[in-house]
Amino acid sequence: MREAAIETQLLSKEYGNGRGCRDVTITVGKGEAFGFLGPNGAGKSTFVKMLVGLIAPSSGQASIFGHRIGSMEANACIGYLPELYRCQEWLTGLEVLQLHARLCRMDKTAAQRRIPELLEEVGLGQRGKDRVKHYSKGMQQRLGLACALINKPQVVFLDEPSSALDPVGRAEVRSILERLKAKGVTIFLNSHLLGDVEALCDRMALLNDGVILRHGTAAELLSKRSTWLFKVGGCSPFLLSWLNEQTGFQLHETVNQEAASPEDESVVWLEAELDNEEQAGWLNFLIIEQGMILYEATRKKERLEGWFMDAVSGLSHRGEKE
Ligand SMILES: Nc1ncnc2c1ncn2[C@@H]1O[C@H](COP(=O)(O)OP(=O)(O)OP(=O)(O)O)[C@@H](O)[C@H]1O
Repeated sequence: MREAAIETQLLSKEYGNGRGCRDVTITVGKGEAFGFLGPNGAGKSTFVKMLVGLIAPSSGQASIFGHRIGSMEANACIGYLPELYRCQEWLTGLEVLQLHARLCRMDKTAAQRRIPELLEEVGLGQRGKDRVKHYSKGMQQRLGLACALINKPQVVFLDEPSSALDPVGRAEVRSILERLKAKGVTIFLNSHLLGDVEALCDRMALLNDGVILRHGTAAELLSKRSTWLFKVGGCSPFLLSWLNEQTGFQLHETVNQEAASPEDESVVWLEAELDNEEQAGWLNFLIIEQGMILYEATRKKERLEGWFMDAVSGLSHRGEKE
C-alpha cells in the first residue's frame, strides 16, 4: 500500500440549508490520480473546499500527507484550481504568476526561475507578457493551472479544470495533467468529463446527494456490466427467440456503431448484456449449434458515461431540485 496523500474520515459539511456532503471517507495514495464524479449539486466542490482549507468541516477529520487540513503544513503541500477560475484581467500572465508566487511567500530568485518554466509547461511560453484580457478561455484556464502549480505542490486539487473549454483546450489540459501524473504529483480531479476521468484517473468515487455511492478503479466499477456484440448470419426471428428462451439473456438486434452495417441482409448484429466470458462462450456455441454463422463476437468497451447514467438514474439528486 502506497503512502496516503489524502485521507478523510467521515468528513461532513452541512450548510445552514442542510446541503453539503456527508460522512465521506476516502484515501488517495501518493502519486495517484483520483476522479471525483457526481451530478450537479452532489457536493464535490464542497468536499474539495474543505480539503484545501477554505471552509471548515461540520464533523469528521482529514489530512494531507498526515497534516490536518487547513493547517499551514497541509496548505504548503497543495495547489488548487477552483471552479470557474478568473484571474485579474488587467495583469499580464507573468504578473499573475508573480502575484501567486508572493502569496506563497516564494523566494524572489526561486520565483524568477520557476515562472518561465511554468509558462512553458502550460504552453504560454510566448504569451507571458500579454495581458490576461487578451487570452482565450483555454489560455486563462492554463494560466490558472500554472497558478495552482507555482509552489510545486505534491497534491493538486482541480475543480472542473476543463469546463468551458473546447476540445482542443480540453486536450491541452489533459496532456498537462498526464505530465503532472508522470512526475508523481497526486491529482484530485472534480470533473463532469467522464472520458477524461477514465483516461487519467487510477481510481474514482461517485458522489450523489452528498454521499459516496460507489468507489474503485474503472475496471472494478465497470466490470459488473459488459455488453457483447455478435455478428451472425442466417438468424431469423424464430432462432432469436429460441436463443432468448434457452439463455434468458435478452439478446436483441442492434446497430454496431463501430462497424459498417453488414451488406447481406441475412447478417445481423445481436447485442446482449452478459455477466462473464462463459456466457459469451455459451452463446457462441448455441449460435453455431443452431446452424447460424458466427462471424464475430466482441465485447463493447463500457464507457464510464453509461455507468454514471445507470448509477444516478432514478436517484434524487440535489441538482434537480435547484
Ligand atoms: N455556501 C453555501 N451555502 C449553502 N448551500 C450551499 C453552499 N455552497 C453549496 N451549497 C449547496 O450544497 C450542495 C453541494 O454544492 P457543491 O457546489 O458542493 O456541488 P457540486 O457537486 O460541486 O456541484 P457542481 O457540479 O454543479 O459544481 C448544493 O445543493 C449547493 O446548492
